[in-house]
Amino acid sequence: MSAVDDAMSKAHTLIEALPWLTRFHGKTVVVKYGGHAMIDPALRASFAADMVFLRYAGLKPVVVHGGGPQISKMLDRLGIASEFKGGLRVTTAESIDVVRMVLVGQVGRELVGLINEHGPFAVGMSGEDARLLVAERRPAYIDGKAVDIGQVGDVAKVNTAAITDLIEAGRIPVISTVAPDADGVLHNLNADTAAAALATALDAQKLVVLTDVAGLYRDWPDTNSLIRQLTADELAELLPGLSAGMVPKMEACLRAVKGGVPQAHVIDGRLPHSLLLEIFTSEGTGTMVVPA
Ligand SMILES: Nc1ncnc2c1ncn2[C@@H]1O[C@H](COP(=O)(O)OP(=O)(O)O)[C@@H](O)[C@H]1O
Ligand SMILES: CC(=O)N[C@@H](CCC(=O)OP(=O)(O)O)C(=O)O
Repeated sequence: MSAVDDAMSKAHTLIEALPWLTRFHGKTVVVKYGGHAMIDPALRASFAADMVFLRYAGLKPVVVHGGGPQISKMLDRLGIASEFKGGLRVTTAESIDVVRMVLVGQVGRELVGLINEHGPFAVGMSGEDARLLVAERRPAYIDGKAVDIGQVGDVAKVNTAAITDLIEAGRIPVISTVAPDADGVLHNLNADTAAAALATALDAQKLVVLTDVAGLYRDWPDTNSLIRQLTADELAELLPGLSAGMVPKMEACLRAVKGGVPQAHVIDGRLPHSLLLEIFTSEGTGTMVVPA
């Protein structure tokens, strides 16, 4: 490619972003950063840079992070076995302390630090802070039957004021997904589920879920079966046939879209800056769920 062609191609990429910059200016985007997408330190740094890019581009990013593999690693070091049912971690009075320690004290802190290398933006919070989230115990469903999985919660209530104050002050909230129930008992929330509840409560324009696959595959693991776009009804039909990790993720997309979020995306967090491609290019990337 000649130097002129190269310059034209760069200019084209920049100007292609204009309609999307216009459309998303001032809008809230909830970004769920999955534990599997944050294994590599360089990727974590590029994720942090993307959040700051969004902020300077006039969007209002809110980060909800996972950390499933990191929790499992710590439990393993402590000699505690990890068990999942229906894609959710069975959580005991003993393991909830480890979940909180890893999500709030380790994964959340690191993301806050990486974002703040660019300026005074990120503020870490868990569901406990300023009563941001109230949890209610949820079972897992296996073959249609409810199974008790301990201190695992769904989001019963979001206190949006706890977070909109920060957003209006130009901060980037980084949320760790543990929260007390109405009796003050701490619960472990799946991060996809919590991100959907937050996106709905905050009237977000988009929910973007970053994970370690290119998107939702119709016939997993056939990589030729990537779904680019589907409606909430189409997704509801596919849901019962999906396996483990994808279930809470796609349930979350469905919940967000049904709750009024215009678009929910599952994209590949292993590709640096995939989030920017999703938001600022016409082709987008990954799988998009739309209301109809
Ligand atoms: N239909 C499907 N399409 C894509 N991925 C799937 C599908 N079914 C199962 N998976 C698995 O789900 C995983 C993502 O879920 P999970 O491991 O919980 O990610 P995260 O840590 O990002 O929340 C993928 O890596 C893939 O192995
Ligand atoms: C109830 C439940 O399963 N909670 C999750 C919370 C972290 C999470 O969701 O992390 P990922 O997004 O990386 O999967 C867990 O304990 O693993």
